Amino acid sequence: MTPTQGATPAVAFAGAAKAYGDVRAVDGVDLRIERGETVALLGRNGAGKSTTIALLLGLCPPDAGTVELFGGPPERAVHAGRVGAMLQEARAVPRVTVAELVGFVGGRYPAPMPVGQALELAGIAQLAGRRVDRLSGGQLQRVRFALALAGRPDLLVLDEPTAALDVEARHAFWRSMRAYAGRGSTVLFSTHYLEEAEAHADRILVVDRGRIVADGTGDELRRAAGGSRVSFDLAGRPTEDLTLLPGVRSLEVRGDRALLRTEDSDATVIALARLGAIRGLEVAPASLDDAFLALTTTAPVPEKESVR
Ligand SMILES: Nc1ncnc2c1ncn2[C@@H]1O[C@H](COP(=O)(O)OP(=O)(O)OP(=O)(O)O)[C@@H](O)[C@H]1O
Repeated sequence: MTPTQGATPAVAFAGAAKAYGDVRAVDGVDLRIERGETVALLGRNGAGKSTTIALLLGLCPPDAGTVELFGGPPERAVHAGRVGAMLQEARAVPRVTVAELVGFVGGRYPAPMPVGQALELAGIAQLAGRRVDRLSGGQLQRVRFALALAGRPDLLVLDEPTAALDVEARHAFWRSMRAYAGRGSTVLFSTHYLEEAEAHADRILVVDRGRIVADGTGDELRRAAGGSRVSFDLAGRPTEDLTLLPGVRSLEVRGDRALLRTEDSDATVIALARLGAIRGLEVAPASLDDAFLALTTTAPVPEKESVR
């Protein structure tokens, strides 16, 4: 769906900030998401994605700056039933069935989706009569998706939606998400996975230490991070001088192969040719991983694993 530029944006942050003690979870974020856009928030554990989403949903007020949904306070949009959210923390309700729960939640919205349709879209039609408290983690995750869809929201917010899903369920999930986005809704999802962000969003916001450090398509991020990869066979050659070649930003040695990340592949290749170091030479654009690493801080975030 083509985003509607010019109209009041679906999401607008201006200098929004939120700290927990000394931790600046969201550190002065300016952000505008147009209606109809599908946007990924991509970052490592602890980068600030969930806090950004909490501000966006009005679950906590910003310490500074403003957050608006559809031109007003988030609470207004949420109360008007314009927002559906799938959050990481959500407990199963005892005894009710999947269809009952989805019907109940949908019934609180002004124009809900028929229950069968929400279940169909979330890929759980076969679970309609099952008790919610007896589902597996992956099934429950899909019930949460159905709940987020139930009110037919203008803005769908998904915090790490595929975290508990196996490969097949992930594919089915993304197909459903795209089908919903294709109807004109705005979708914001957070993820650790570069491939998911690139494959399923029109636009990727890279979050690092509470800030948005890059904003664009996968290709734009690669270009913003700059550069290419030049690799060749060392054939026993020493490597000390390679980082001094023009354009070279970093060197990695894998077995007998050198991998140079360079800002100017032409200059690097010419210099390598002068050194006679062109055996098995390959030049490739920087990967999205390279871009992510170049755009974000490399200091490990405590406790959890880093981005893939
Ligand atoms: N309620 C809280 N109290 C204290 N610190 C918090 C709280 N919530 C978040 N933080 C801290 O704020 C920072 C940002 O956390 P946030 O959960 O927003 O990151 P995230 O990108 O969503 O991470 P993850 O991918 O692990 O969910 C982290 O350093 C986190 O420890």
